[in-house]
Formats: sequence, C-alpha cells, structure tokens
Amino acid sequence: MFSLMANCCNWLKRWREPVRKVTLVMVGLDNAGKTATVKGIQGESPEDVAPTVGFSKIDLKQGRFEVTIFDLGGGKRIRGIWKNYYAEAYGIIFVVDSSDTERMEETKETMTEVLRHPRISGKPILVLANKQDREGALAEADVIECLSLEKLVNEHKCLCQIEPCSAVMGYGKKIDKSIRKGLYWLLHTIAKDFDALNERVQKDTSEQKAYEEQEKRERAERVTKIREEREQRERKEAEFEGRSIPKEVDSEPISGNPFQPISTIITENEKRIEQEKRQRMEIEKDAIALKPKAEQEQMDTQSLTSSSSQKTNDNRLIETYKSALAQQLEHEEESDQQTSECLDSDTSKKKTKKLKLKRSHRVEPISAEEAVPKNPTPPPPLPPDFYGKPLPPLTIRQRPNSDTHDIIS
Ligand SMILES: Nc1nc2c(ncn2[C@@H]2O[C@H](COP(=O)(O)OP(=O)(O)OP(=O)(O)O)[C@@H](O)[C@H]2O)c(=O)[nH]1
Ligand SMILES: [Mg+2]
Repeated sequence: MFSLMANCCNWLKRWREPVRKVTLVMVGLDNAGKTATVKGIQGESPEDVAPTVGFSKIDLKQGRFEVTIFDLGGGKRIRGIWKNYYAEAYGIIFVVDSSDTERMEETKETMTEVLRHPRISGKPILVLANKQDREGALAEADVIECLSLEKLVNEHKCLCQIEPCSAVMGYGKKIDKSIRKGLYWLLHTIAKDFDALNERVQKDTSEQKAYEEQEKRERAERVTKIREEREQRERKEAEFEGRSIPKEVDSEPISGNPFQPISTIITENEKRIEQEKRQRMEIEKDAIALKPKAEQEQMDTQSLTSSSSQKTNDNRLIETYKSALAQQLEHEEESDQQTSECLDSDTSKKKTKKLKLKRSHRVEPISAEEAVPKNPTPPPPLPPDFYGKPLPPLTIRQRPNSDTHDIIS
C-alpha cells in the first residue's frame, strides 16, 4: 500500500516536471566509439559505423527530456569545429577508447582543451570509458589516472561521472546499462541546475550567432574585394592592351588627363593652318609686287616652297600656288605692261590696293584682252620640274587663296 502511494507520488512529481530541451555535445578522439554509442542509444545496431566527417545530429526522447546530441567527428583536422558547438551544450559526453593505451596522452590533451574552453568550463561532463569488452582495456581507475581526470574537472569546476562501458554489447533496450546510467546521471545533473545553464546557453548561443554572422559578412566582403581587385586588374589589362594598339597617340608623352594631348594636337593643328594661311598671304603680296621680274619672282616662289615645306608636307598646296602665280605673271606681262611699271615704282601699300582691285575685277576683266574664255578648262597638271621649263599657256585666272580655303574646310 505504501509502495503504491510512493509510486503515485513519483509519477505525479515527474508529470509536473516540465519537458526540457537539452542539447549535448559528444566528443573524443577518432575511433573512440562515439557514433557506435549514439546508435545504440537510438536503438540502432552499432555495427558497421563509418568515421564521422563533420558531425551528425541526433534527436531522441529520454523521459521528460527532449535531447539533441551533436556527434562530432574526432579526426585531428575536424576537431577545430568542436568549439562552434560549445555554446549550445548543456553538458558534454566524452568517449574514450579504453583499449588504446598509446593514445591516452593525446586523449588527455584533447580533454584538457575541451574543459578549459570558456563555454565548457562549469558544465557537467560524462566520460564513457568505452571498449571495455576488449582485452587489455584500462579499468575505470586507470583511465581516471591516465587522464588526471580528478584534477582536470576540479580545475574547471565541472561535475563529472565516468562509466566503463562497451557500445557494441547491445543497443536499444539491451544497451549497456553503464551507458544508460551515465546518460541518466548527465540529464538529471543538468536538470538540477537547468535555469542557470539555460541562461548561459541562451547568452552564449546568441553571441555565437552574432560571431557567425560577422564571420559571414567578413567572408562576403573578402570575396567582394577579391572580385573587385580581379575586375580592376582585368580592366587595367584591357586598357593597357587598348592603348598599345594606336601608336600615334603614344607618340607624345601623356601626363595627367589622357584626353589632354588630343585637344593639344587639335589646337596646334589649327594654329599651324592659320600660320600657313598668313604666310601664304605675305608671300603672295611680295610676289605680286615683284611680278615683272621673272627671275626674282621665281626666287620668291622657291623661297615659299622651301619655307612651306619646312612647315608642312603639303606639296600639293605649293604646286597649286605656283601654278596660279605663274599664270597670273604671264597674263600681266602680256596684257598690262604699264600697270606693272606703275606698281613697281609705288609703295607696298599701293601694291596691296592694286592687288585687291585686280581681285575684285577677276570676274569682270578690266580690258577686253583679259576676258575669260567662254569654255574655261582647268589648268593642265604641272610636271615636278616646273621651273626648268617654259610656263604653260594661260587658260584661266585663278585666285591664289582658293586652295587655302580648300585646306581649311
Ligand atoms: N570492440 C569494440 N569496438 C567498438 C566499440 N565501440 C566502437 N567500436 C568500433 O570502433 C570503431 C570506431 O567506432 P566509431 O563509433 O565510428 O568511432 P567514432 O568515435 O565515431 O570515430 P570518428 O567518427 O572517426 O570520430 C568501429 O569499428 C566500431 O565498430 C566497443 O565498445 N567495442
Ligand atoms: Mg563517429
């Protein structure tokens, strides 16, 4: 009767207990038997387990606990990820291969690293001294000694329970009682201090998430920066290849604004054309003033040719001008000897006036002898050695500046 009442009280007590969600982290060296242990707790065969790459997450119900276990890979290169799961852990399950005495030192170092971590210190730890079925496996006391477990857990204020066990002895309801016992101890130890642990876990988890977000942003920024640098490099290479093709642009040194030389060239070209135009005007005046003297005229024209050729390479311009000037001279000698003599004795100012007068009368000649033929034909092309041969016959009176306009336009 009393036992029935006691059972009823216990049932009511458990029924009143809230369902608690607890996360556990399972760590230990590779080949220790972590995955085999978890499989046995889940009710699956622990045989034929493969090494864990990364982690596996197991959800199970244990009494009033909804338990999540992170089974983390124990390989040396994977151990670095363990710390990412410490924040969520309410407790630790550390699995040791009791039969592998050669790796006890490595096990001790690894356990020390785990317990000293600020997100683990103070949390309860279950040590499973696994593979007790194997011959030569260290007993519980030897494992405690090899790992300096007492000192270690006291140092880091961790409540600790060690259970010698074998993960392959059974699974499900037939699982090794030591494993069941150890898990029970861990969950109830967590439950006793649940509020404090829960507060710590929530705080550490939010910090961990913020840290991971920051890491994510920084990684994205690094990727963006690398991409931008690559694109900039590619642009520069393309620009470099583009500049190297037109050699004319590179003939002048480019400094500052790369478009500066182009405008400079345009300005210089305009100045050069203007200068040529003025020079031609001056030479024209001199030539007309000296037109009766054929030899002098020839010298002036040669001087013009020499001067112009130094300034420009436009031989066509000079040749055209020579042709027009020669025709004008011939015409003057044949038609108006008196006008020519008068001009020779007058000042240069008067000569200029006369020249303008002639120009204005070009369409309507002063005398009948200067009349333009009814069907004017363009002058025949002159040979290169024009001055060594007789002047061609006059067909039409040309305006000396006409070519200049052609060039400017
Ligand atoms: N004899 C014996 N073998 C075991 C026991 N527990 C696990 N094994 C074997 O040990 C090997 C490794 O087991 P796992 O569970 O994969 O070890 P682990 O700790 O998960 O290894 P990682 O995933 O690499 O970290 C497997 O061949 C298991 O069958 C045990 O108690 N006794
Ligand atoms: Mg594993």
